[in-house]
Amino acid sequence: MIETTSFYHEKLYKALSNRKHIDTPQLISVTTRLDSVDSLGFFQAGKVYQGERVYWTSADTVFTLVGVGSAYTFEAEQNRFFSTRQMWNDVLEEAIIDNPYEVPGTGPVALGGFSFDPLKEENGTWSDFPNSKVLIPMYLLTEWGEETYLTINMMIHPNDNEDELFNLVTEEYQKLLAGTFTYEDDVRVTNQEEVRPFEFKEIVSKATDHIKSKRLGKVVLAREMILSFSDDRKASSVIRQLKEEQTQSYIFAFESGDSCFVGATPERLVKVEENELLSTCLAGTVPRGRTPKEDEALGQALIRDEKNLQEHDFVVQMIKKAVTGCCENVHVPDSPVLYPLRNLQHLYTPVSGTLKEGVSLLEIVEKLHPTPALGGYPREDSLQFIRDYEPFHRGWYASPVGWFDSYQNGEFAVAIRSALLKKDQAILFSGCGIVEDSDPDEEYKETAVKFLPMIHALGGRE
Ligand SMILES: C=C(O[C@@H]1C=C(C(=O)O)C=C[C@H]1O)C(=O)O
Ligand SMILES: [Mg+2]
Repeated sequence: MIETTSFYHEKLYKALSNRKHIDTPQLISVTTRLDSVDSLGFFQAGKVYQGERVYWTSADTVFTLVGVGSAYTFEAEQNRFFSTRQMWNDVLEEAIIDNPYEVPGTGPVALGGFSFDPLKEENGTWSDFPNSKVLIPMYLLTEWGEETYLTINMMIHPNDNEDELFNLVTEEYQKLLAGTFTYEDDVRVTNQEEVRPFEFKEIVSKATDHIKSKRLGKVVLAREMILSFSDDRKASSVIRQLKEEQTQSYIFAFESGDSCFVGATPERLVKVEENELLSTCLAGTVPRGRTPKEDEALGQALIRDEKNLQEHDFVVQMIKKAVTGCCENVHVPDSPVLYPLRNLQHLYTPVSGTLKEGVSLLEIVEKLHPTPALGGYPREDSLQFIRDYEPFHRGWYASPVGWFDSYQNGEFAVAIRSALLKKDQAILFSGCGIVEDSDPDEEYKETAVKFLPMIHALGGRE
């Protein structure tokens, strides 16, 4: 049932007045069900909270989360997955939660991500994005199937005044709900530049040398492209483009400081809903054809291609092993199927299982990251190769980004097909799996195709 505004306000006020008078901050989280809302309008109307906005929409179900403002932000350097979980549990322990719905992604929800490799030296590009950062939004909009929910999360400090907080949030959330999306920017691309393309091919050759001499099985290498604009590029317009064009993908945007990390990734890392786990093996790539006949021929060739099947199998073996360690009833099909996207098609193997008692989503994320679809095999050797030879910092590219709630539901995707927006610049990232038979020119071309979704959404030249 949809609640009236006055009933919601009553609940909010009651939760605020029920706080414990303890000397540490306390989370108050109150959820209501609403009529449908323009989710991008909500994001846009939260402009005063720029730098603390989050957008997430899942690939295969109608599920959108929009976060505006931060009630609480968790950052951790050491033991980042474990520390995040611990801080989250500490906050929940003292929380006052009023959420009669208990729908996934409502109530207290944390959204954020982790960097690819905390051991790689930072060069300034990613200074707005720590090695781990998740936040509980102050205002959280949840679209789940046909239903829409609003959760207000507040961290109340011992000396805060309840009436002031109540007045602030009741005024702000109504503005957010009334937001309607409009294109904010009329921005042209003034320059488009591939970063060190020849060096990329040289590193691919070095990787195949290492593989031939059995020092590595597979390693994923990436490169960058830089787009410059006539003015600042607004995240909301980019999200809108991606939503229209990349319907088979997770669309995500995480603002932090002056930057926004945005993308449309097809690759789930792990999803948990009511103890059922899903993971995805996605590796092996060809472009889409220009005609249905060419498309079919490319797909059929992919599904039989030894080199691509090998790239894929490294991922399947590793994920299967990791999931078997924390699940029962693990199911992994024997061979991959095609996963077609707008610009590319991949080899795809879904993995499912029932989570063993007491295993948390962040533990699984830690176990899985990075899979051989983003790092390589063996894990440590491939990471060291990337650290030593890849001439840029991946930051959050190729890393887990996602959300989790207080009911043990959540989902993380791998942040590929992505770009870091920094005012009037965007840095795009694209990588590919290198195995023994990789050819540097072919891998270069594969990364060129993987840039296309972001180039198109940003208005660049294809
Ligand atoms: C690393 C990326 O993609 C990964 C590499 C793939 C491949 O080499 O075939 C396919 C899907 C992804 O696992 C990327 O898009 O940047
Ligand atoms: Mg490949």
